[in-house]
Amino acid sequence: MSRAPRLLGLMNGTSVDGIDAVLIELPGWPAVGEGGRPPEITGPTPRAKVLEHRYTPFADDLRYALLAASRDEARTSDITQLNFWLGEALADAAAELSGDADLIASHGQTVHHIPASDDSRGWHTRSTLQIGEASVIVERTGKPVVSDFRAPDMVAGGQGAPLVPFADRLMYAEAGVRRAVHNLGGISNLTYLPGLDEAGVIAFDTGPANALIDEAAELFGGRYDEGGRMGASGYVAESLIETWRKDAYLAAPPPKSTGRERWNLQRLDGVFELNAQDIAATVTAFSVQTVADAYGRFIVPHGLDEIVVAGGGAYNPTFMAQLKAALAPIPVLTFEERGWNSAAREAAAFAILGYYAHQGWRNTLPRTTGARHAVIAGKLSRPAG
Ligand SMILES: Nc1ncnc2c1ncn2[C@@H]1O[C@H](COP(=O)(O)OP(=O)(O)OP(=O)(O)O)[C@@H](O)[C@H]1O
Ligand SMILES: CC(=O)N[C@H]1[C@@H]2OC[C@@H](O2)[C@@H](O)[C@@H]1O[C@H](C)C(=O)O
Repeated sequence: MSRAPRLLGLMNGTSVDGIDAVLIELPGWPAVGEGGRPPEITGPTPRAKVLEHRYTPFADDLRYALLAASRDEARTSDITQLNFWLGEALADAAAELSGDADLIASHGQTVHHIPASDDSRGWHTRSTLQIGEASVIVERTGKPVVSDFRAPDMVAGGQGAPLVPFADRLMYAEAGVRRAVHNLGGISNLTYLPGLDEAGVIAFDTGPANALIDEAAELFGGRYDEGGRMGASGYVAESLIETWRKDAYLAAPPPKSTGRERWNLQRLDGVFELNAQDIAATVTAFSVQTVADAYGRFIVPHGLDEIVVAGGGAYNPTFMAQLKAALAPIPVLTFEERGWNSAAREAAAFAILGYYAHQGWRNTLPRTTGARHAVIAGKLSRPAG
């Protein structure tokens, strides 16, 4: 029997904090390079075996340089160098785990993402840029590397995101179970998996998860609301929540995506009339409400059996308790409670996308990105030897 694919996924996300490296195995799937056809998804979840997972925080100077690179005034000479510098950091992260891998997949750092044309500053071209030079990883590890996943979907008319739902379906969809896989990061996003049916998958950003709460925590000099304590103890200004719930984004039908530029305290009318504790409690309740409203509007009508939550928000007990109450009787449980690994989710997803690209199989869901058709997302860089 041919060897089960061993894949190394590298992910560095929008919070620009560090690199997740995860080595996975896909038991029973065609060997890397064997081609053939994508396997039928059957059997119990999770379908990938996480062999190893390591998180490496960025060194401070690299982190600041990456944050600066996404600003409009960033210099091309800086971005040029950063592409190689981050490539070295990715190669370091990969080198520790890649010995046994057939293939490496690297998302890279998004320095700019322009899914809609914007005339305001003379930009007319929809585009996206992820940096972290794959050649550096190839040179250092001697392995083939798939990178640059978002451009092909955008060129086909899509937003180039979200891409993870394609892998969510392969990993977490189950016949007869209508399940949502939910991520509570800075922004909240969901993948709805109605059994194994690919055509029924829905994925979008619901709005804020931790972004507003983190800002409220900063008013206290913290980074986030540890244990959801502030969120639990303040007064909730319901009348403000009712006003904020009228934001047009929340009612817009999917596919859609959003970011911190839309969900920040400055944009919430009346929020600074509250004291810091009450801001925390009110934005927590508001963020929960936007998630519950999104389910009520766009998912529950299709039928929903359970919601499985990943992302840092799963560690905020106030958020989770309010979410469970708002969505009852639909069960809301964490990845770990389901027996899955939440920390490795995104890096593993890109490992799977990279594997599909390398096999020559389509790996996007046009309904979730808004593209005209499915594409093969990811470009291959190969070692010489
Ligand atoms: N113990 C905790 N108590 C309360 N909140 C927590 C705790 N641990 C993590 N969080 C929240 O989770 C956030 C980090 O979550 P995560 O790492 O999923 O975000 P992210 O990387 O910014 O996500 P994304 O890129 O998906 O938007 C923190 O900023 C904080 O708000
Ligand atoms: C352009 C870009 O890097 N987008 C990220 C970002 O981080 C979260 C959200 O915005 C999501 O749309 C996407 O990443 C996830 C991993 C995705 O493509 O599914």
